[in-house]
Amino acid sequence: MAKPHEKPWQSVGLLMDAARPERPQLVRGALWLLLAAGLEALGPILGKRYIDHHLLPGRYDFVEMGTLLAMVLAVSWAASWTRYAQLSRMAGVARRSVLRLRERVYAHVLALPMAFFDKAITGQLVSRVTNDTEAVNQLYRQVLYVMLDSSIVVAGSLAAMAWLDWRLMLIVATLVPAMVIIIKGYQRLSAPAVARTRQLRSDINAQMAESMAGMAVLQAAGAAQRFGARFEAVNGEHRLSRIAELRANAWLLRPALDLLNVLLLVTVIYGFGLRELSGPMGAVEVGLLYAFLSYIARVVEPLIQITMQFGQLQQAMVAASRVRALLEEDEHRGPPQDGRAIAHGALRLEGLTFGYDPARPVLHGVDVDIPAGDFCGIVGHTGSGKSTLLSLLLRFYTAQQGRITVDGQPLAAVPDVAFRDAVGLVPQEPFLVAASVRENIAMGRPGITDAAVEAAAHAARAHDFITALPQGYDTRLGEGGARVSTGQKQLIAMARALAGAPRILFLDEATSNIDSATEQLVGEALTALHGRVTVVAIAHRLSTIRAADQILVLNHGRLQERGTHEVLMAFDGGLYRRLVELQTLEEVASAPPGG
Ligand SMILES: Nc1ncnc2c1ncn2[C@@H]1O[C@H](COP(=O)(O)OP(=O)(O)OP(=O)(O)O)[C@@H](O)[C@H]1O
Repeated sequence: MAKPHEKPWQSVGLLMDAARPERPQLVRGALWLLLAAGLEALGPILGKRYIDHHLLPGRYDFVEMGTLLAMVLAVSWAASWTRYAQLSRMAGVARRSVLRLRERVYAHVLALPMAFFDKAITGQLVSRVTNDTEAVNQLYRQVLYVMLDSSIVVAGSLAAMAWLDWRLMLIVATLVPAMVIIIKGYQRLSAPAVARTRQLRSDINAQMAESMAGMAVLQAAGAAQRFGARFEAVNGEHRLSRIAELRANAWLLRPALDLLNVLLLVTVIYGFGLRELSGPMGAVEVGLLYAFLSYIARVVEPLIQITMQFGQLQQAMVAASRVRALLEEDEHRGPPQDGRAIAHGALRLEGLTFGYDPARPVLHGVDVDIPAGDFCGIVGHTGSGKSTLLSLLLRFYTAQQGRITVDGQPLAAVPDVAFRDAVGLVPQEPFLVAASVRENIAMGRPGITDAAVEAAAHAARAHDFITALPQGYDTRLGEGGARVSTGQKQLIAMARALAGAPRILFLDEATSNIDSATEQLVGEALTALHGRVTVVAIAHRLSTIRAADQILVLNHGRLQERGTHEVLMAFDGGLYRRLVELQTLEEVASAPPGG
């Protein structure tokens, strides 16, 4: 992953990108905010006129005074209403921009090469797509609203003050650098507490995710209490750290800002006093003083608002830069895909050498020929490279040496869409989505009709158990849905793979965790595909591939033996024969007594 903490301000570009389609809205919003600030700046000037022209000289012209008061009210109401309307508009822009960003991040993650997911931590990825983009939402609201609005109000008030008396305005303007200095000092002092809270928060999330994922193991090992205590400890630490942070805020930041405010008021009043002494001043100064005091309040409060947001703003910036780092992950997969679709599914592996770390190959010079429509089994000890070989066939990785061809053309040249259309996979851990059986089989692929779904279920020998479910094909599965057994899940996964009418079907230890009866169903389904679909199946359970046209026996990443079950069994002292004998012994040992 790219370094997330590098120049967080660069992430502003990311926000601009996501908000680009709404630029007219943003410009309109900023203009309206400008108008609101202008209206707001009018208030004290009207007040000054009220004092200077009516109250002090004792000129009680009720019509004019009433009009002035009404104008003050109208102006302040119009300013508030305009700002409220703009807040809603900005919130809308923020929501839509975050939606756009989230979709972009998710689409990007889906397109990343498998090698990326080897290094990525799932919890962190989920957090990038959800929490971090949500933090970006905060950023929009703060940048777009609080920052923009407050800066406009401050600028408007300073401009009005300059119009009234530019020298006094300059005194007030010193507030801005003074505040920057205070904030910088505060940030330096509170940085350790802020960093600690952030770290503890991510620890809490990580612990929570870990316990949820491993709940069965955790409960079975009687570790629930220990985990609870550990969680409590981290939670308690987080609370203390957060209190320390808030304390620093309450004891350092706010008092310093308030002190600054008081100093400023004293200076301005003192400035008025000096002018009183040095020149002919009159009652008019009272109105001016009133206007200035009003403006100071209008400058101080937004500035405090801006400063109070800084901590959150920083966090949101870090989140945005993490999202940006993820978006910068390379989607590139290799050579141009200018090949043809897969018509037959004949596979050929030539001198295939591959290592996740190129310096340490896990497959060494594998040569295999799998004619179209053949059934090919792959066996070997654990860690011998079976799944790795399958990953290369699925194009999750690219081999460092050698090549894979399909129907005579390089596998890498087949366009993505054509590849997905032609290839089906039944993984070891079947994955069900929270949807109906029908949707789980069709998986949203266009052109898969209900009839095709049922035909696939028949072919996968899954139809009988599906129709026995409470709502048949409309029964909901996955989280919150009906519970089905591992074997049934596997049959649905098989139906899903077959519904795509694949030319090539890969099975990754699809029969390892299922009972013999279901294994037999899978076996029947595979036999029925013979001659029509090329099947490549990794099997721990050797009975699954007994009928294969050829069995590849891998040993430490090398192809040690190859042939049909009968040929390999005839090979005295051969690896396959030993594996079969070992498995038979295991089966005998684990069979119930007398069974
Ligand atoms: N994503 C990965 N990153 C780095 N090394 C890996 C990765 N996956 C597997 N390996 C390593 O590659 C070697 C072959 O593993 P592979 O999973 O292909 O074996 P296998 O024969 O499928 O084993 P099993 O029967 O246990 O599934 C092992 O040494 C393993 O540690």
